Amino acid sequence: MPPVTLNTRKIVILGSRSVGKSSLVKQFIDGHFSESYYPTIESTASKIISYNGVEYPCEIIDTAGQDEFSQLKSQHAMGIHGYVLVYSITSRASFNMIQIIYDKILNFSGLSEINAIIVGSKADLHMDRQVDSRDGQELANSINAAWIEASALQDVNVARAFELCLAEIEKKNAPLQPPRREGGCFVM
Ligand SMILES: Nc1nc2c(ncn2[C@@H]2O[C@H](COP(=O)(O)OP(=O)(O)OP(=O)(O)O)[C@@H](O)[C@H]2O)c(=O)[nH]1
Repeated sequence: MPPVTLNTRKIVILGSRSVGKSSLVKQFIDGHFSESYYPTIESTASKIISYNGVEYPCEIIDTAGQDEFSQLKSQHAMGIHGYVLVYSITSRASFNMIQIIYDKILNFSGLSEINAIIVGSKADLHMDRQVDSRDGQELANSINAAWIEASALQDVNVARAFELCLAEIEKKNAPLQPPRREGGCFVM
């Protein structure tokens, strides 16, 4: 049987400046971490991610840091399958930006909900923590998103964050149970 070709899943990573978005992508794609900070303009990487035993080609779009005044680009709001929304556990301001970014995506796309995971990054810096895990979890529940804390430095939960994002996409994409058949007709 010929292999099934799956459409590429587009994942965008958004968050405030310097929260560690590029570091998460770099660790996930190259298995590498750098202490240096180079502000991102935009870059795209590709990687196969598995969900339920199926391998999905994914395009991961790393973006420039957002603030409350930056405008969301249309290509980050339209035709996107899933979002990785990143704050740093050491920055309350970056956590507050998640709701702002989420609202911007809904406003721009016209959707009422998106497939997303909220990631509390720099989890190794627990001495400088400004955001409780409970707050992260509650925010995620309120927008029906997944949530995880991760460290690009220690490579903790980095792959898991992207896998959970794909899981959010595929869970919501999953076809409903096939319609029940009754007397030669399908009940829809
Ligand atoms: N301790 C620690 N530092 C991290 C971690 N992730 C990133 N950093 C550091 O945080 C700084 C910013 O990381 P970036 O990955 O460039 O952040 P960014 O969100 O892509 O930044 P912008 O491109 O400005 O949006 C760098 O100095 C990284 O080394 C982490 O998990 N732990």
